[in-house]
Amino acid sequence: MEYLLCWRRCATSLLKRSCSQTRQLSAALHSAAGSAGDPGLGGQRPLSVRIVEVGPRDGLQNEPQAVPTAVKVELIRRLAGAGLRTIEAASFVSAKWVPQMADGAAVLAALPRDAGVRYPVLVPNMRGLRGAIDAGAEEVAVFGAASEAFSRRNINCSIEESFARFQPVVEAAREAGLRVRGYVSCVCGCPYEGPVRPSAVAAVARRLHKLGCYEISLGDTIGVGTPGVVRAMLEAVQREVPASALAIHCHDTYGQALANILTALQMGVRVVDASVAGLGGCPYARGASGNVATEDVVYMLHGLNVETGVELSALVDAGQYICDKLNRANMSKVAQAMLAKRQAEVAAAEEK
Ligand SMILES: CC(C)(COP(=O)([O-])OP(=O)([O-])OC[C@H]1O[C@@H](n2cnc3c(N)ncnc32)[C@H](O)[C@@H]1OP(=O)([O-])[O-])[C@@H](O)C(=O)NCCC(=O)NCCSC(=O)C[C@@](C)(O)CC(=O)[O-]
Repeated sequence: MEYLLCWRRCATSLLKRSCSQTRQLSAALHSAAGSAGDPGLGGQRPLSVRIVEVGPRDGLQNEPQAVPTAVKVELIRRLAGAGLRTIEAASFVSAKWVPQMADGAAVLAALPRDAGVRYPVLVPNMRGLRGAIDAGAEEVAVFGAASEAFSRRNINCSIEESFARFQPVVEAAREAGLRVRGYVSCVCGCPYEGPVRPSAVAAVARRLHKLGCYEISLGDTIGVGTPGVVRAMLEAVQREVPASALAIHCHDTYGQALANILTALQMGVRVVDASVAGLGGCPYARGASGNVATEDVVYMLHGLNVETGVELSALVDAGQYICDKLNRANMSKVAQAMLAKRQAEVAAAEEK
């Protein structure tokens, strides 16, 4: 009995402490938003974060088995149904390099064009852009890297050459009325070169932004970053590109993704890339695990009173749908917990 009372006192005190820590973090985020020059966000209006769902592209590009077009389309439909408003749907890259993305045009053609849902696609060159435009894309993304070796392995050219390719792509896309996003890979480390200097990341981000990319997504491609590394990287990048034009794209290889995302949020970043069920990995970054799971990001943000527009339970269903289709484990801790809770509730109801 004494033991039970003591345990209850400890649990209550821990709970109080964790609630107060959540309030402090939430207040710090909201006041950081206010001091970033948007007083409305710091006051009564709740803070909101836009999630860019990359599961259908970054998540599926590395799957060893072929994923039927119909399954990709159904996944995207379910993600949109869960409230996601930016869903990266495909890549227009060489099918020899990334066979999983060979059906990009068919995926785009089959997607419902709901008002307010954007389906960006990756394009590495003019050929990719032409394919994307023909397939009806309204938004494309070019993808560069802060590391020379990764640039060569991923898109078969140096960083300098990649900009010679991107320039006409960005110009033509914008002339055709498309929005263009830019990615920088290896912002915390490279699988071939090791640590990457923040100044190298800042230089590539600045060039993409100057070229006309409305948003620069900073990719910790192999998930090696820690909050201190992310902070130093963002400090360097924000000297060149405003926080309002940045997104953070974390892989969770070392389990640091949520901490890194929180660091980025505290530094004013308001766009987070994530992949449902933690699908993914990059074919040119051996050992990189999946992206941070969207369910885990949404759960953290809602816990901080940050709006996402996403309905968590429907998102968990979408994640489990694709895991069942791929016969693979769901990597989201939040999905695992919610699914286990649902099962326990069903079992309890059946026992009654
Ligand atoms: C960039 C290239 C095309 C250069 O590849 P290349 O071999 O230098 O290009 P090429 O112009 O010599 O063409 C080679 C072949 O590909 C064809 N080709 C050429 N372009 C296209 C195209 N757009 N669509 C379809 N086919 C294309 C072209 O027609 C030719 O076909 P062949 O004559 O041999 O039959 C190649 O290296 C490639 O496709 N790489 C794929 C890169 C990729 O998709 N990586 C994964 C995405 S990046 C990522 O995941 C990181 C990110 C974004 O998530 C952020 C992060 O986590 O860091």
